[in-house]
Amino acid sequence: MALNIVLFEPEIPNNTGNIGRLALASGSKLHLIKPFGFELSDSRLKRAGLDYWQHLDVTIYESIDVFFKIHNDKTFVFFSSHGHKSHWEIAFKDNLFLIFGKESVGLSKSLIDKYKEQLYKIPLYSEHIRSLNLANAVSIVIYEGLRQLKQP
Ligand SMILES: C[S@@+](CC[C@H](N)C(=O)[O-])C[C@H]1O[C@@H](n2cnc3c(N)ncnc32)[C@H](O)[C@@H]1O
Repeated sequence: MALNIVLFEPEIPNNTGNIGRLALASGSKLHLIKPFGFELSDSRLKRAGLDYWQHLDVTIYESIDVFFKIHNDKTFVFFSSHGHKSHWEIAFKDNLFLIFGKESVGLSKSLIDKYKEQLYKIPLYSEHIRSLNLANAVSIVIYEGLRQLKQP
């Protein structure tokens, strides 16, 4: 049983490093879609991912188009603070692809428009907060998935 964490054009190396660590800890696969806002050799990515990076199941894609071409038969869910359904409504299943947007502007408008029926939000309870940190958002979703899939 594995879930797939997909980062669309990640910009901040510390976030991707932390999410890499989380992917390994949760038994998830990591998919990174270019362009990135950093080099994969960035020491900040390594530091945040600690020594675990080499154990990670990670795939890198040159573009979102390449990603969809390869995974055209998969089931996707998307995450945005603009979603209308809560992440608690997702029926997680093995090999589900969980797609998160970039730190500055999130998912592209074209993705949001095309996949609005599969767009979920993590509820926020303050009018002063517009969104969560990317790595925090991935953590919340992935452990809800593991809870539903009854991982020991
Ligand atoms: C820092 S946020 C992007 C902020 C951007 N201004 C926006 O409104 O989408 C980076 C990514 O984290 C995820 N995220 C952050 N907060 C979220 C929330 N409350 N619900 C769902 N996803 C969230 C989304 O995938 C988002 O694209």
